[in-house]
Amino acid sequence: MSEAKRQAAEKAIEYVEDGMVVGVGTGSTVAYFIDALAGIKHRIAGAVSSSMQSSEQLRRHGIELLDLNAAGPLPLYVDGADECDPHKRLIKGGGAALTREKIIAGASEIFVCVIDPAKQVDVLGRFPLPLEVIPMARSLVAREIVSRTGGQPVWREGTVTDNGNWILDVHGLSIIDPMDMESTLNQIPGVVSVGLFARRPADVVIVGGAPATVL
Ligand SMILES: O=C[C@H](O)[C@H](O)[C@H](O)COP(=O)(O)O
Repeated sequence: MSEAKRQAAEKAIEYVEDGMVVGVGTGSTVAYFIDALAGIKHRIAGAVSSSMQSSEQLRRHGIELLDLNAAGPLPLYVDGADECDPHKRLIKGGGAALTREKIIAGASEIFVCVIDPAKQVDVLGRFPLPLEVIPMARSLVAREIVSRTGGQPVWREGTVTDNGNWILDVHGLSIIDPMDMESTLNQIPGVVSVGLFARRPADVVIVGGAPATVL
């Protein structure tokens, strides 16, 4: 699958225009995008990063890192996903970067999502849905998830997000109404963010292959 990830990521370079500040996601697919971005770094104004991991890679390539507050609205955000449905709604957060990813996606005009074909599903939920939670609220949030959704939360023990919080992965969901599920989970006290991108889906999905498919 890494070849498909690379193909999708390299295709996304076509969306980068001169002088842009580019929003950059997190994960193994985006890592290929960052490598490709390095080849045209003289053409862009810089990047806004969604994680320490991506920031480190961007820095290594000498790509200027900008603060989102200073950069303002972004023309383009490129990120991967763990699942993608036919409406370009996504599950994200397998790498625990969902909160900053959601912020940058929300601040961006065009969200280009780069995936390999295995990420395509008809109904979201086979991949356990990640939630970032405030540590003291972990048990409360877990109980509420069970009673409000019937899903089974599992604490990703040992993982601390870039924001100092914890991750619960919710298993056993078949997400028939992603917008409703996103709202339901967002309303639980102690939830920082939900790795369901239904209210802010991708605008463009690039599926790796030879050639890559643009949806
Ligand atoms: O928190 C991580 C992100 O949401 C990633 O974009 C997602 O997990 C996909 O990662 P990968 O490209 O490594 O499959």
